[in-house]
Amino acid sequence: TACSSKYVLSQMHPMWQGPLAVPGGDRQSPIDIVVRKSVLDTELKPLLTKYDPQTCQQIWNNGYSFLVEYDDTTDKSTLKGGPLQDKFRLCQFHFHWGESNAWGSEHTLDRRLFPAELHLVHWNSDKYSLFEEAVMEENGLAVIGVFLKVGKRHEGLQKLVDALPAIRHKDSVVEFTRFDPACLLPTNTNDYWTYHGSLTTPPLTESVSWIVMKQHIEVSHDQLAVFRSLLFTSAEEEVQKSMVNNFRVQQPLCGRTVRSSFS
Ligand SMILES: CCCSc1c(F)c(F)c(S(=O)(=O)NC)c(F)c1F
Ligand SMILES: [Zn+2]
Repeated sequence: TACSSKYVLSQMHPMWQGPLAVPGGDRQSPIDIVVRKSVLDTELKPLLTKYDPQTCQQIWNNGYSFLVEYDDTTDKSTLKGGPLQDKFRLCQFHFHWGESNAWGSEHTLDRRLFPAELHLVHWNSDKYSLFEEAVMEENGLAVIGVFLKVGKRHEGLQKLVDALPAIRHKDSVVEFTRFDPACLLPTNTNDYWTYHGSLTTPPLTESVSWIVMKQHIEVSHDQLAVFRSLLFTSAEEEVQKSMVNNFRVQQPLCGRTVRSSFS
């Protein structure tokens, strides 16, 4: 199986220009979370987020998703608690979504797909001094995953949605300030699943403590449609490609245990 082979090949993906071998490859993400097989861990603590909206700097299209980037030169926006032993600094958040509301998330719950998934990416500032260092280390990153469902309009998201037309093309960037990412978290942040995995885009390094929230957030159909108006391609390219289906296929669990903070 893919777990036993020394290398696991990510699927051929237009954005990735061919297979990418990942040494080891037995802790890849995303995965299907089989709810009834997750194991309650009473040691798991509530998540402690402390986000300063003043550290929000810019929003840009990296040709794979759009990223909202934060100043991570100080410990002003941090994540602690949960399954984590150390303090982690917020460096950016981004989303993955589909061309239709029927799919788009990276993780699934009992094979259930959601139309999109938010990732808040943090790196271990107790142990490392830069994101680039932490991304290569086993305990380097912590990513909070939040499922999105289509329903009522998300008022806090609208400021971000309104900025997207300015970054339609790959490599476009605009200033984006005073955005509090806490507004994108579900009301219940005590209930989550956690497991050890990887980035879901290159370099696919197995450096992520994943924290997948049980409660989803709701966004409107129109808000999600603006995500789909983004382009993978830069302004110069003659053929423009819609930025949709920017999710990785699910990876083998390879014997890992998914722990839950709730029963
Ligand atoms: C060198 C990475 C630049 S930051 C980044 C990113 F842009 C991204 F898309 C993902 S992801 O794997 O797609 N989602 C968890 C990450 F984890 C990241 F850290
Ligand atoms: Zn992601």
